[in-house]
Amino acid sequence: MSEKIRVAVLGADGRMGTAVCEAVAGAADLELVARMGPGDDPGVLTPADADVAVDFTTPAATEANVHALLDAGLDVVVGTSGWTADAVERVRAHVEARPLAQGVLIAPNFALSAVLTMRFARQAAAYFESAEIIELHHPDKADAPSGTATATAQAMGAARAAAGLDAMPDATTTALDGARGADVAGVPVHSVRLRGLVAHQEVLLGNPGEQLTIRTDSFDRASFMPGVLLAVRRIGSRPGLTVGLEALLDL
Ligand SMILES: NC(=O)C1=CN([C@@H]2O[C@H](COP(=O)(O)OP(=O)(O)OC[C@H]3O[C@@H](n4cnc5c(N)ncnc54)[C@H](OP(=O)(O)O)[C@@H]3O)[C@@H](O)[C@H]2O)C=CC1
Ligand SMILES: O=C(O)C1=N[C@H](C(=O)O)C[C@H](O)C1
Repeated sequence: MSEKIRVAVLGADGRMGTAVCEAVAGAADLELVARMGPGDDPGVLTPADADVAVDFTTPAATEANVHALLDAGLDVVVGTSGWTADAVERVRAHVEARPLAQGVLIAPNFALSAVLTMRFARQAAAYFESAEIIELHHPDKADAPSGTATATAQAMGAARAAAGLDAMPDATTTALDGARGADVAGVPVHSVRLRGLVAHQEVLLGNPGEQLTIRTDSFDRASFMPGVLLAVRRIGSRPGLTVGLEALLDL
């Protein structure tokens, strides 16, 4: 058998980090070499210790982690949410300036059903007058809207703009703050936080007399693991920045 890919996990004691550590430890071709928490400096890692680092930390920490890991010489797989367009571009500039052929993947969602939801929502967006997103998550989630909903709305907004669609019909003149959701690229996004949920999203698209609903449900964090492991295995042969798991899937 060829050499194992050595994996460091940042946020290792978190909900996702714990699942990723278990998945990596259980994969015959991967080796879990580091479990890092908030007090640990990712800059101490070197290519002698690890090949790939996986970041499931917090929106406040993730960008600095990625820059430190790039300087350390590792490939990086990021699942943490909260990325702004500017932060993504700073990572792109950094990875492209590195002397080593390193790769970074930033994916808003590693579940196949969510990746397909994003793809179908983008495809459908140009054909409907109205579109709104409802994302539903466990109440321990730090950020709203979710990274997945934000990415979905941005892709739908871009598709609507490219198709020359007008603004969506909405006669609302008075509303309580938040009642119409957050405006992301012109698409209203509503965030629900409910005990018992994991990660769910509905995309509603409406035309006169018809509706299309696209829905993804992650009932368990196991749903994210095949995508994370695929990314860990592939990132070493994808220099530069990749955004979204879709780029790695043969859809
Ligand atoms: N892309 C995808 O498919 C998915 C993405 N996510 C995203 O992943 C992120 C993590 O989610 P989740 O696991 O539920 O969150 P958790 O809060 O359970 O886990 C985050 C972990 O990161 C730790 N942490 C905080 N700062 C640092 C740091 N600087 N270095 C290392 N570790 C740190 C936290 O420690 P402490 O608690 O002690 O502060 C905690 O253990 C979120 O942004 C979430 O949206 C989640 C699911 C799927
Ligand atoms: O915090 C979570 O749980 C999740 N976060 C990601 C997001 O913000 O989109 C992915 C998934 O929805 C689960």
